[in-house]
Amino acid sequence: MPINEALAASPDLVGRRSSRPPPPLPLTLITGFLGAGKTTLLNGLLRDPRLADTLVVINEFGEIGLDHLLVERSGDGMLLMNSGCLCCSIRGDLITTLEDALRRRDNGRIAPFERVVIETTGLADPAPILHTIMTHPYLMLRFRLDGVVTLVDAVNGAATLDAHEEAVKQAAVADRIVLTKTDLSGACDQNGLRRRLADLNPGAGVFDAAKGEATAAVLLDCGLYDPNRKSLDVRRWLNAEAFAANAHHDHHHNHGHAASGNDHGHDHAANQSDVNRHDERIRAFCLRRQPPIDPAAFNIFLELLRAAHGPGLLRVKGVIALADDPLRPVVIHGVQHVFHPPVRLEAWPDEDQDTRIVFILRDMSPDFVERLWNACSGAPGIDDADGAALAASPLTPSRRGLLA
Ligand SMILES: Nc1nc2c(ncn2[C@@H]2O[C@H](COP(=O)(O)OP(=O)(O)OP(=O)(O)O)[C@@H](O)[C@H]2O)c(=O)[nH]1
Repeated sequence: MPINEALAASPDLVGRRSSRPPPPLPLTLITGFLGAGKTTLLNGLLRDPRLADTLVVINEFGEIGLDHLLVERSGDGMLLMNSGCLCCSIRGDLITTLEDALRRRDNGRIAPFERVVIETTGLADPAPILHTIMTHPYLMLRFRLDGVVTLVDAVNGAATLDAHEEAVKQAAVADRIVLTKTDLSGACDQNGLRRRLADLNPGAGVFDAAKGEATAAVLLDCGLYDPNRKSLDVRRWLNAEAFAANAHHDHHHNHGHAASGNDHGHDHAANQSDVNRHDERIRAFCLRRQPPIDPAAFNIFLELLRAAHGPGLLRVKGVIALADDPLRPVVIHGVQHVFHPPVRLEAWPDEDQDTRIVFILRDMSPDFVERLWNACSGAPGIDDADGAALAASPLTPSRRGLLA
């Protein structure tokens, strides 16, 4: 479906479709490696009145779940899923669990929860869980992704990131990162860990749990929709400035190597022991462009990325100036090959009217994405060979376009 039709058909994130009165409920995913402190954080959050009407869904791996015994909430407000790992075998169970909870809420059989928090298993890949919420025809109407909160343990965090790609992915897709166990004597070089997390995911704020920074106020309501202002807060959600700052930081580091003749990584590599192979697969950057892009060209750009490189698009968020209506930008949000229906804003959120798309990429270079954009948009300086390759590519979509 071409983007304009997709826009007409899509619900907006505020739930302002005339025929659908209930606004979508915010849904937060709490993830983090085994033992990172998810249950501890959740217990702390549940004491906050903001979470009074929250349904907690806990996913446990294994036959006998224990975490629900540790979460200080009982009865209606908590559901335990322990038939497997959410991201692998029981996505159907997640759908059933959430649908069932909605039915009981709508029928008045349980307290009318206004928010859902899902705690994943430590081994979960968050992407398939996000896909379930973003693509299920009913769930995507009833829930909006408020944010992914990833916990990283300051004692084992660096070693866990070295050893487990899931942990790197959890940090890379986060909207917020909570550093836990900084109070313990074995806590590692926190500056090194923070730098590493900022390289993986510059847009995610990092909060120290032991210092009491990981509060409901900062971890909740970090999605596109700002319930306090009852509007879409694109700037806060996109946080493109953090990517620009990180690119600057990167530049300085790379510059340092060139001068020293060291081609190995960062100046601070010595502190980090080895620059890690998992981290090196991940690149975060912001594409910024001024001229509005033709909607068909934008379709082709996204469709090529999505179809051919979907697994590498760990997270994509953007605000786009389309040539057909440049004063009303379009917001996109994708996790790997799955994109949320685009949302047309009534106006630009502020004076900055450039297209900005932030990417967390795995095994893909920012340069490739930029060249693809240039080729699709007909930007000056386009390499003809790219244009020809695109035209000849069997992956180039037909008029039907993306977002079908
Ligand atoms: N000192 C200290 N201990 C913490 C902190 N956060 C969590 N812990 C402890 O770490 C241990 C594991 O915490 P949990 O909250 O069970 O971790 P989890 O991520 O839910 O664990 P799994 O569900 O097994 O993956 C517990 O003994 C907690 O008390 C922290 O910030 N400081």
